[in-house]
Amino acid sequence: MDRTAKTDGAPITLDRLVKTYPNSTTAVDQLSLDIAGGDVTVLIGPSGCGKSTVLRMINRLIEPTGGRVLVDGEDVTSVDPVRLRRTIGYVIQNVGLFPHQTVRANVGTVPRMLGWDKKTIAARTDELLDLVGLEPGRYSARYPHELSGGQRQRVGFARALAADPVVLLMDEPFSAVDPINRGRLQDEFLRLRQSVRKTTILVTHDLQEAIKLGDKIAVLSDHAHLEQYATPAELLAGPANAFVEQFIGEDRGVMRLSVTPIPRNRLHPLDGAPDGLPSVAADATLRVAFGTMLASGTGSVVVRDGDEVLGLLSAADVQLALAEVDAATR
Ligand SMILES: Nc1ncnc2c1ncn2[C@@H]1O[C@H](COP(=O)(O)OP(=O)(O)OP(=O)(O)O)[C@@H](O)[C@H]1O
Repeated sequence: MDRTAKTDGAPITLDRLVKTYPNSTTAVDQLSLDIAGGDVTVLIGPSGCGKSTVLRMINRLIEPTGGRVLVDGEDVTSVDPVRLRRTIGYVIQNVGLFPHQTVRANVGTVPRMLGWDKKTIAARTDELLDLVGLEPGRYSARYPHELSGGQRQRVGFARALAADPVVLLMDEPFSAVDPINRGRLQDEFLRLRQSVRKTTILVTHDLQEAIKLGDKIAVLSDHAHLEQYATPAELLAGPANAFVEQFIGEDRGVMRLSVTPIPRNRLHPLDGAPDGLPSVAADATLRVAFGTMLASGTGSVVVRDGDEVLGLLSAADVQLALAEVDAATR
């Protein structure tokens, strides 16, 4: 049975959530947020603003001191914490794999606790290792110290998905790996999302990562105060206030290219054959199109859909396309 191609995950509501630690630090002060089932929501904000505290209140590793967390309409405080954590996958920086257990045993942790039979667990483990790009025959008998950082992270991800959780919480999941592997893992995550659409909340420091992976981004300031909650394109096109504008920084214009598709309505017909001009796929972003123009020094690119030439896009069109998004979000 294919357990991965399940329907969307559960919606999550944070309702005036508060956490005051025993030392009187109020890490989270009345945060409300509605997260749609199946969405990836990124929590981003300065160090110490309360992101991890918010995440850990969802699976009750930390108990809220006020407000509510609803997962699929159910208040998590009414659910036995152990049962709750079996339905919520949790991926952290440096993974937290059990060092004395094999990859297979690590991935099968929650299914074993749930009492699945051995054959089903073995089949599920193989399926997940394949899914995260680790050949089971090669990796399942290894121990965590016999893997690279990126591979360990993949095992952690497979483990979090093993019992088909309704929600996935990820706390800086890619930050301990080098930039190249981080990019690969992010791509893998996006690829996996096509078959596994769990509601995911991801904490990161990295705005590029937030923009690449998030359906929605929640920008938080101190005490988990919500400054803006928007799609990456909306956030970059229209920061809600000076805090968000400053947080995003001067790269905003360039980053917008990554979230804006090639405007098909702006393509110009080609005079003759597209010889000597670089081409890009129609489903590429403006970043790819503009980068290709810069790299080739041609000032324009041919846009193709497979073998079919759709037209020519120039640098001026890129600017106009961004201006169009601006007008639409105003
Ligand atoms: N157990 C604790 N007891 C007291 N204060 C705590 C505790 N855990 C966290 N804090 C404080 O709560 C605030 C929020 O911490 P939290 O770890 O949630 O922030 P964060 O945004 O995830 O930070 P970072 O990005 O640096 O990981 C900080 O001021 C922190 O010092």
